Amino acid sequence: MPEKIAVLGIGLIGGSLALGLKERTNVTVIGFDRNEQDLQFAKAIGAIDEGTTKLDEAVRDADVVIIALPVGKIKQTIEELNLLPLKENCIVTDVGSTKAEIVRSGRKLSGRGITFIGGHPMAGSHQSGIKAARSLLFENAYYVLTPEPHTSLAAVQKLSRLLALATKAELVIMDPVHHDRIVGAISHLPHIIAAGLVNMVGDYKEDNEWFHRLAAGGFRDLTRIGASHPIMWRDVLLTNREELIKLMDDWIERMARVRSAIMETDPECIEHFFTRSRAIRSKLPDRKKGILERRYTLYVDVPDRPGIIGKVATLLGEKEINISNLEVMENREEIPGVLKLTFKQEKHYQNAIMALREANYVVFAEEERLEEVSV
Ligand SMILES: NC(=O)c1ccc[n+]([C@@H]2O[C@H](COP(=O)([O-])OP(=O)(O)OC[C@H]3O[C@@H](n4cnc5c(N)ncnc54)[C@H](O)[C@@H]3O)[C@@H](O)[C@H]2O)c1
Ligand SMILES: O=C(O)C(=O)C[C@]1(C(=O)O)C=C[C@@H](O)C=C1
Repeated sequence: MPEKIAVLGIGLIGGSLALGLKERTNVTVIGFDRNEQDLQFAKAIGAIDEGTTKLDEAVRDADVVIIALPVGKIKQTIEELNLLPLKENCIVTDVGSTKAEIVRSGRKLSGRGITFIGGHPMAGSHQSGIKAARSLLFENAYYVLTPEPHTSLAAVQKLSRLLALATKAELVIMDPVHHDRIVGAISHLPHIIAAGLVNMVGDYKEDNEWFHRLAAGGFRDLTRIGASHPIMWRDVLLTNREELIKLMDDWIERMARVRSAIMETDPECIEHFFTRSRAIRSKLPDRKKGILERRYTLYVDVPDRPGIIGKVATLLGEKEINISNLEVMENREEIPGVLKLTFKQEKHYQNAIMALREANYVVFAEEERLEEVSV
């Protein structure tokens, strides 16, 4: 087991890894960041043993170096590491959201006897910074490693073991180019679509603020990631250009087909579009506890009066119906309030619908769905 780990970039991902390392292994963690306050905060919460703003100090004698900086900084940091006296047999890895370009630049390190293994934990958030870090962020998520064919098996095993222990994630090995194609489709393109839609509606809202006021579950669910960090996503897009151009061409073509179906009033084509999507989406493999859980949601119209939340909660509590989450949807004058209730168990959800309808509440039930839950 390595003894000293340097984590470069103590933000959301670096901070979460550092917390996991400190919580579940016996290693010493040295944090490197340009932001001294974040380093102090990381030390105060026990994510790192020491923090420094000097790269050479951070990596001195480190057995493993984890680069958790924005993608645009990773290649530059590899160049800088190449000029520093790293410990013999040191393993350098990164957490960048794109892999092919980074793995190519990691070859420089491998040339001098250091092992570089690209990495990407497949969990995260639209939030950033150490304050959003959590030791269980990666629990049950996939953590991709992209070693090259010549990489020592012992080094891959050593790193996998360390990361599995620290993150409770499931380690998988993948070719970096494959990684970029797949992650381009399931992560990078969705971020472009979300941001594009937010910007479009943002423009419409300039003339009419109802475009924002009426935004309900559909818009909010689809665009949560539209609030992600601009620098991170700038770098991600610019380091996966080829795959993204192909994906966007395909996307534009598919949207053009939907447009034609609407234009030509083709109900069968439109229905097929949604039928297929529904079937595929409902078979998306279940993410395990801590990332995505099965949830049952219903919405209750409530008069906007004090104590109403307590009243609904008591009504359900008396019938031993467990609510997993209760949220007041945006509530404005002259619009009745809406409570969003979430249940983990179908039985409780069904009983809640009955109980609320019996008590004359207007209830809108939503189908069972997978919902992101915080861990
Ligand atoms: N956010 C996600 O959902 C997610 C998920 C998986 C992987 N990643 C990858 O993780 C990496 C980090 O992302 P994050 O979300 O943790 O970002 P973040 O902004 O939360 O953290 C980045 C940290 O790096 C520091 N930093 C930035 N430039 C620096 C520099 N020049 N010198 C020293 N420190 C510097 C910042 O101060 C910050 O603490 C990125 O490469 C990203 O692609 C992100
Ligand atoms: O949950 C989110 O907010 C994320 O954007 C996480 C997400 C993703 O797209 O799924 C984002 C970038 C990563 O590199 C890995 C995971």
